[in-house]
Amino acid sequence: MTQTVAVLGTGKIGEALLSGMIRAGWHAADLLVTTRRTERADELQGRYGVDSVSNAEAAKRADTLILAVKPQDMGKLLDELAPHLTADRLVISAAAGITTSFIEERLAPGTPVVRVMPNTPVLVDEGMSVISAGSHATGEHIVHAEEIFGGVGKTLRVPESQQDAATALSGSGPAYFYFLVEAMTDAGILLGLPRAQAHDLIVQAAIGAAVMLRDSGEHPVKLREAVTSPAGTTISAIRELENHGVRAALIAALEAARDRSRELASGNG
Ligand SMILES: NC(=O)C1=CN([C@@H]2O[C@H](COP(=O)(O)OP(=O)(O)OC[C@H]3O[C@@H](n4cnc5c(N)ncnc54)[C@H](OP(=O)(O)O)[C@@H]3O)[C@@H](O)[C@H]2O)C=CC1
Ligand SMILES: O=C(O)[C@@H]1CCC=N1
Repeated sequence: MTQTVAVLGTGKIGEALLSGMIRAGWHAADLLVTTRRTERADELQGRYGVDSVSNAEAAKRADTLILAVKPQDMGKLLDELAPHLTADRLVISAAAGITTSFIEERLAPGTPVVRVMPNTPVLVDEGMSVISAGSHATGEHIVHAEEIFGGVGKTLRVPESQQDAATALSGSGPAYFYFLVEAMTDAGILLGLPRAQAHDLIVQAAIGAAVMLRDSGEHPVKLREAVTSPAGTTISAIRELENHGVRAALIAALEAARDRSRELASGNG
C-alpha cells in the first residue's frame, strides 16, 4: 500500500529531509508539506513538485506526519492537528527536547508517536537519526521511521531517556565541526595563507580524518598518536589545546546542549 508522508513545518530540517526522501525514491505525489507562509509553500512546490496543504488537511490525508517545527511552536501545531488526527496515523517528531508524552497528551488516545533527532548532513545522505518509540509506537512504527530516515544516512535506536544527550552530540554535532573549521581557517590566515587555501586545507583534513575514523576501526587516540611525532609540530599544538582547556570546554558545551534540550521539553522555550 502506498503511504503518504507529510512534513509539517518545512524549514531547514524539514526541507533537508524532504529532498532526501525524493533522492531516495519517494514520489512527490506521495509527499505533502505544510508551511506557515505562502511564499515558502510556493518555493517548495516549485523545487520538489510536492503539494502544500494546511496542517488540518495533512492530518486527514497523510498516514505519517513528520513534525519539524521549532519546539516552541509544537504546542500550537498539535492544537491545530488534534481535532483532525485519528489514532491510526503515525506521528514522528524531529523537534529537540519535545518528549513523546508531550505529544501523546495532546493527541487522540493511543496515537503512535516516534521521536527522531536527525542532523543536517541528511542533505548529503550522511545524516545520523536517533530514534525512540513513544508509549503506543510498535516495532513496525519504528521500522517505518527507520525506512524514512535510513534513506538519508544512518539510524540508531535509543531509549527516549538518552535523546537529550543524543541531541547534544549528534543533532547539534555538525555545528561544532563547522565552528572548528572556521576557527582553524582563521588560524591559517594568521599563519599567512590565503583564506581559500586555508579553507581547502582544513576541509580536506577534516574529510580525511572523518573517513579514517569511520573506516579504519582504530581508536581516535591511536589515530592522533600516529600524527604526533616526538618533539614535532603536532605535540606543540596539542599542548596549547590542553593549556586552553579545549577538552573541558567541549565537555561543558555538550552538557549545556543536553540541558537546553531538557529545558525545551516544556514547549515554552
Ligand atoms: N536545524 C537542525 O540542524 C535540526 C533541527 N531539528 C529540529 O527541527 C525543528 C525545526 O528546526 P529548523 O528546521 O532548524 O527550523 P526552521 O525555523 O528552519 O523550520 C521550522 C519551520 O516550521 C514552520 N512553522 C512554524 N509553525 C508552523 C505551523 N504551525 N505550521 C506550518 N509550519 C510552521 C516555520 O515557518 P516560518 O518560516 O514562517 O518560521 C519554519 O519554516 C526544530 O524542532 C529543531 O529542534 C532537529 C535536528 C537538527
Ligand atoms: O539547535 C537546535 O536546537 C537544533 C536541534 C539540534 C540541532 N539544531
